[in-house]
Amino acid sequence: MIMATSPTVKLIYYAKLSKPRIIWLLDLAALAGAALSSKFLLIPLISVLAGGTLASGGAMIINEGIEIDKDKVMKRTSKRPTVMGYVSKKEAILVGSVMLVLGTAIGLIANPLTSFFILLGGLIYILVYTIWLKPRTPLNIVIGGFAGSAAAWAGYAAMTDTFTISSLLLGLLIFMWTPGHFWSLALKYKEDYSKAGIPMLPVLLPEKDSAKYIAISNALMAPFALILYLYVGLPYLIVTSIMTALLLYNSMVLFRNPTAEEAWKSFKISAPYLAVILLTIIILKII
Ligand code: HEM
Ligand SMILES: CC(C)=CCC/C(C)=C/CC/C(C)=C/COP(=O)(O)OP(=O)(O)O
Repeated sequence: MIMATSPTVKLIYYAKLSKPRIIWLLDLAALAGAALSSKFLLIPLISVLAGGTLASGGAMIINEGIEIDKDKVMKRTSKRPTVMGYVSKKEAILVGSVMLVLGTAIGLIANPLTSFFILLGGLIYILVYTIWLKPRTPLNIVIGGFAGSAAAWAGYAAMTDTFTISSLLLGLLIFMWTPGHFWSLALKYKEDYSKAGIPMLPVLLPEKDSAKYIAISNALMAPFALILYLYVGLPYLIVTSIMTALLLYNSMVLFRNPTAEEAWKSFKISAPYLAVILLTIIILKII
């Protein structure tokens, strides 16, 4: 018989709650930020990756502690260990907070600016997005996108102890990418969000309009993706142009046919799109 309280099982629950499928892209953003600086310092790099992973995992766990009642109602989130009663609300918030503080402290090994950006990301996600904006406005995700930018800024700061135009631009790319990423998912799961009373854009607008805003936000993101070529070079411009053309084509297909299936396809290509761009920055800056 599996005992729900055994430490190994608990660890598995916490690993699930930390949303590892999202954290890898945040780590990649931090790595791309570090690479963009053209500097390489091993200990600060380990510090920002370890601190960032711990802090963002903690932030996700706090989010799931706060949102048990909403997660219960939504089919997509209804099997989370918090909803199943394996991890209580209090415990999730406590453990998540300890992880967020520890991650922030680990960032100090690099420098205080790195630590500040790690904490900033966590606080924007918890206080601004989860608690303040998510239940209130369809623009929740637009502002919440800054949480992801913080990962890139932390990576750059770990190498340089500064915040510069190039680092700002990488963060803005993640910021501009986030609405298209999330509205695609929300379009697929609009019934879930509607049941939970969360005013995501696709809950409030007809499918066609939601698809229009996904296309517009992706088009507005394109210049932010392309402009980074100034810091990474021509091969980056080629890769990013091809990737962006594919993404925008996909947005047009979704606009013409705004179904749940097309929305899911649009969501599924959004993470690989950003991953390829971030990896291109990392590879071209290393070689
Ligand atoms: C506030 C902004 C954001 C919102 C509301 C959001 C929302 C979501 C949601 C609800 C999922 C599905 C989660 C699940 O597995 O249950 C998801 C998946 C994901 N998100 Fe985000 N996200 C945001 C920003 C970001 C950022 C900044 C990144 C990384 C830079 C990111 C990377 C990912 C990845 C990699 C996945 C997994 C995709 C997959 O399953 O293939 N997200 N996001
Ligand atoms: C330290 C640091 C850089 C932290 C960054 C945290 C961060 C960028 C989080 C990304 C946002 C995210 C995963 C939202 C999930 O949406 P949701 O919570 O609405 O999803 P759900 O419906 O699945 O709970």
